[in-house]
Amino acid sequence: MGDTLLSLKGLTKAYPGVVANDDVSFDIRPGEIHALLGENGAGKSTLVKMIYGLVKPDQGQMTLKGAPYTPAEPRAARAAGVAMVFQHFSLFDALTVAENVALGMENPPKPRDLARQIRDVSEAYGLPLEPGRVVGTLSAGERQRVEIIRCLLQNPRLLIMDEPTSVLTPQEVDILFQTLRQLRAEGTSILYISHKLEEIRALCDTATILRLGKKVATCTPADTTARELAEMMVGASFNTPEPKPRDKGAVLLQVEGLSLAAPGNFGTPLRDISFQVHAGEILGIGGVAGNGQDELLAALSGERRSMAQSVWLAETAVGAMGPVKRRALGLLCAPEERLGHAAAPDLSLTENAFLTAAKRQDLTKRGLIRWGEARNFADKIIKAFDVRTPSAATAARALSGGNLQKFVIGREILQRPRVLVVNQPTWGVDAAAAAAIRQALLDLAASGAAIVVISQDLDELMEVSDRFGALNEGRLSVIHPVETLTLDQIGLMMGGAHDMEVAHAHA
Ligand SMILES: Nc1ncnc2c1ncn2[C@@H]1O[C@H](COP(=O)(O)OP(=O)(O)OP(=O)(O)O)[C@@H](O)[C@H]1O
Repeated sequence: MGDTLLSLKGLTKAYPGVVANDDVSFDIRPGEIHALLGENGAGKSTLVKMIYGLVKPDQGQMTLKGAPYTPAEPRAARAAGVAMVFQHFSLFDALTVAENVALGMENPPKPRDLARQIRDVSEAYGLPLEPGRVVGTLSAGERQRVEIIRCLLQNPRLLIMDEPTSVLTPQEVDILFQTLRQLRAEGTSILYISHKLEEIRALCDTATILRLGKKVATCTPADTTARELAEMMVGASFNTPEPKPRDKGAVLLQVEGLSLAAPGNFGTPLRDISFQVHAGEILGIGGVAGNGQDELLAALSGERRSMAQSVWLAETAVGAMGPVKRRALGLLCAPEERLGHAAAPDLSLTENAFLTAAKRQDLTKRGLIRWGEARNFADKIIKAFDVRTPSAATAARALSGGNLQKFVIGREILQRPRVLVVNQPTWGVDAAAAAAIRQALLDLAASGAAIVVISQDLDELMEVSDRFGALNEGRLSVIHPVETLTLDQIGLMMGGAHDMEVAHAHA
């Protein structure tokens, strides 16, 4: 027992139409970083939700330090020493760091004591964070630190992290990894969900791989290649994307001196942004999250309007048009936030297909919805993009994150856009599916569309883009052809945002 912290035996959990976890057993040792790997929908989130008391297993047992462990709710899990940092942060923008931390605690200490504790933990673990800062002004990496510090204040024995690096810059990833290694050295165990295989190879001591709800292997990631890991996950080999020869055509998207005030208190203003994208071309836009990415997408989609002459679709000034008109003309967008923004959680996939495709796919007749056609279109997306779901009647919220992402991107690509703008197109998507989405973007460009890919994944941008620019505090850098750029130059283009140097100095 001495070398096992948490033992899982025969855990099983079924949902209508799918067994999310099927007889899963493995052990987590004290002071190990244990990766949980699997393609989208393999059952990773379901498994950690059982460990954190959010979901009750249908069958199976858990023991923590040899004693039966049956958390009925997250509070019970936390009391037993299990903490979790979620992929989507649950923080209040208008409150300070310390106030947010206090809200998540069972018995928060006095404000002055709490501020001191936050400072102590942040110094001890190299996670720079000022307790009095308002959360709305923080970068994604800093928000994540709030969640981590909230967990660490409870001295957890097991810390669960769900895709922690997907919102971080390379520098922030380094800081996080130093913290996690320090926790490991102190004997804390970490259960680490990620799709980034090289990161897992660098950080994790052990990896458990799930496929279709079953455990297929436990291995040592440093002794396994990323390709081998990926192939264990999918149970087959897969292709890396290949660009087809493309001809650069006429300018299809032109943005001219686009400036917009910040939406609300915490957004970023867009400052005098200008660029062009030709038919057959992919423009990659990088940058640290929170530097105007969401605002740029909203200004291009028509969710926020600007001066008519600020945005051009071919020969038409569309800046003052709303989303419906822009869509009708062939300018389509897929935002980053898939649940709630890109898709309505409680609506079925058929209804979600209808929401953005009604016009271009001709899904209405005399004011009535052509349900048969909408369903056919949803089925087509599910098939073409390998969306794992029982049927098109399933509600969007019941899909795993990666599968919903595939649906959202597929829905726009299959509408044959003239211009497509996507934000974080492979966020939370497994390696094989990410390769398929990137290939679909390359194919769409080869067919003559102009594409803007906004992403924080630099490898992704280098793989698909012809030219690259970076957003920094709402300004777009000079745009360069990708083949002329070095990583250092890219770092400089992204530069200066959100106190990264400060974070570095403290780490
Ligand atoms: N609340 C739910 N209702 C119905 N089905 C669900 C629910 N939650 C998960 N599922 C299904 O269970 C399966 C496993 O999902 P889970 O979210 O655990 O996968 P995952 O490995 O975390 O995927 P991803 O990498 O995409 O986040 C999927 O088929 C999913 O559709």
